[in-house]
Amino acid sequence: MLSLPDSVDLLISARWIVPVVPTGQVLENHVVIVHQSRILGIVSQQRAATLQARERRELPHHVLIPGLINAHGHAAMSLFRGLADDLPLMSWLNDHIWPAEGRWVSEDFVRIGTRLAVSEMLRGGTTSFADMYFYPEIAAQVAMDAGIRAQLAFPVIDNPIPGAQNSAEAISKGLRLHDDSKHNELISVAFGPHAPYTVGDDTLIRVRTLADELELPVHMHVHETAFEVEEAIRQTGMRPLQRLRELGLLSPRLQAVHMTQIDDQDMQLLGDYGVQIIHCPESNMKLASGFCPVQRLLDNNINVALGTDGAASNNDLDMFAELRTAALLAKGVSGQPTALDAHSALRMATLAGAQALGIAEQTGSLEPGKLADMVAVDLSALPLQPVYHPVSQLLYTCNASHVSDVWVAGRQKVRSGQLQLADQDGLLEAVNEWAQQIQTGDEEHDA
Ligand SMILES: CSC[C@H]1O[C@@H](n2cnc3c(O)ncnc32)[C@H](O)[C@@H]1O
Ligand SMILES: [Zn+2]
Repeated sequence: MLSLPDSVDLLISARWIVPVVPTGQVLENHVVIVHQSRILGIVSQQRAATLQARERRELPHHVLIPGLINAHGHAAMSLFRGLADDLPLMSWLNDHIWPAEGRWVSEDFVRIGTRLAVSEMLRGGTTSFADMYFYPEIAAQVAMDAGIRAQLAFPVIDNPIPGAQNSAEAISKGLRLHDDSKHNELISVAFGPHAPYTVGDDTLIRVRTLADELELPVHMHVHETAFEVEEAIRQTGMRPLQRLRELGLLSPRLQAVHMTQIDDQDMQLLGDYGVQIIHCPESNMKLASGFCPVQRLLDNNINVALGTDGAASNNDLDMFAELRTAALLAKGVSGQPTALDAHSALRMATLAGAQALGIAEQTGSLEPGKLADMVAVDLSALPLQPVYHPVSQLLYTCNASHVSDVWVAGRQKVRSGQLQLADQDGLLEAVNEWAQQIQTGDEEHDA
């Protein structure tokens, strides 16, 4: 029996509710009860009729799901969207993205790029995101101002980077951000060693020691391409995952992004150490990096979350598009139409994402006691008819534009398709100013 206050903050009545746990459950004509940022319960519309509430939201053609979790990206890279396409990873990075970052990335670049990304993510139903980029303290401020949940992985590379002369300075600034964010409900911090090929053993050992001491996650690109693995074997005699094991980095707090190359020994290691995998199918396809064997990982009880990667290699931050790509790719690559079924895919973008980021006690499913991070998708449009199974529509038909309402911790961020953020005025102009500078600089560079 639910014990409720005399009046609650918010009642959301929806045609369908997919709480995600247990997998496969779809509730019809139910109401989510929200009070003081948390979910108190889900009851039938009949039972909710007598409840008192400060606000009621009726969603008669909508499906309500947990907020989506974009488990890997580089938010500020939105300002590089479309700058360099149709390239393989190493040429994309070495010849285009890293020179552009060296030239353009500043605090203002990160502020404007992250605001652009956060607007796109919230509008598309993402309520939590994991970021790895320069000036993470600026991204943290943007996320707080917007009221979106974020894990900021501070970059650690064995080279000078924007905002830090060396890895020691990057780590000390990152740990200051961790201290400053300790009591922040929206912000968490992780170590972000960029990749096995940009961080040496000494720095990785330092990262491991501090991450273990502080029990912080480590977010890292790992086994993104066959070339990465082959080069590592040539240089060290080991696959990168094996090297990370030798350095003590494998653990349930390691968030290994990409993992398109997994042999039997890698699979064993990932399972034994409970490593979190973050799958970024669109970026992997666009850079022709390879395919992460999602269904095989799930069959081995390895947790897999979903991420878009940055908008410079995707080129959008639409988690519905990412979900659809992930499901279709898993089937296409395995030759099994049952691979990554619709409910399992949705779980990957919600509860599995929360587990990967270590926030599953707070979010990732619509369960009593969790924060009210929720998304309503309007299924009334003609191209979405008829609706036999709403989760089928979510996976195989919808995109970000069908999102109607979004709440983070019970605070409304999108209402009837409209972003509810303050200070959006001027964002488009600021983005266009940056784009003009970058384009003019590029033309000067080419001349
Ligand atoms: C250390 S900040 C993040 C760093 O990573 C670069 N980056 C963006 N996408 C990828 C990717 O798919 N693989 C490897 N590195 C990537 C980004 O440009 C920043 O330099
Ligand atoms: Zn990335």
